[in-house]
Amino acid sequence: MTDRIATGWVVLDIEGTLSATDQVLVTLYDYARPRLGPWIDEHPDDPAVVEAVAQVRELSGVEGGTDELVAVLHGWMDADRKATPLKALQGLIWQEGYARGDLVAEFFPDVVPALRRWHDEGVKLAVFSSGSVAGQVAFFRHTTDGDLTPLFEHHFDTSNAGPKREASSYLKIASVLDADPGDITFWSDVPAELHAAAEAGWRTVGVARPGEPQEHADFGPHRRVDSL
Ligand SMILES: CSCCC(=O)C(=O)COP(=O)(O)O
Ligand SMILES: [Mg+2]
Repeated sequence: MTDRIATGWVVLDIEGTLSATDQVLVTLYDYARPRLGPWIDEHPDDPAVVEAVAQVRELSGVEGGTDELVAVLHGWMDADRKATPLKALQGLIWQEGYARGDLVAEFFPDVVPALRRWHDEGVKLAVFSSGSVAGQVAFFRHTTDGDLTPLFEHHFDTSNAGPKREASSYLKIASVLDADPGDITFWSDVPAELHAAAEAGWRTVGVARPGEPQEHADFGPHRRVDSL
């Protein structure tokens, strides 16, 4: 551990930055896929489900029942379209999966030591992911390294912050954190997200992990690393 006392915020992406892309697109998506229809049918009065279903209908134009909604949601998953209502429904399903012990979150080997080091140094940590806040919190609570939620001060998603590729989302997060944008560093594997963060005045780091989809991405002006 270093004796340097750092300041400022580190905001982290999840998929491709902290955890393998396959953990989301294979493990978590395979878990959610057959459970979407039953979840919608079994929680007709849950305001979060009602809102998500209404948003799916609005975005897709689908007017039919659960089967048609599920077809839309599966199509979005196949295309890896990170639509907010899909992420809301997935997050509820994953939340239950983590609580039941069906799912356990795993990280790249450098991640947990880096999170603990930053936290010990006084750096404040937050997450900005397409995954819903409910899904994020469940994810960090049930990991191979135990409950990591005490390390994080804030969680942001496309519902409470906005799209990850728009500067306005990063300005909104800075405002919620009550931080100068120049005191926030965003770590992500997606160049377009880094461009948006930089446009908002944030510092940026591109994470190009060996074997991950963004391994050979062009990060342009952003600092590039292959681990945290
Ligand atoms: C339980 S966290 C799931 C994360 C997720 O659903 C996702 O789509 C990850 O996207 P990111 O913005 O972190 O790349
Ligand atoms: Mg990512």
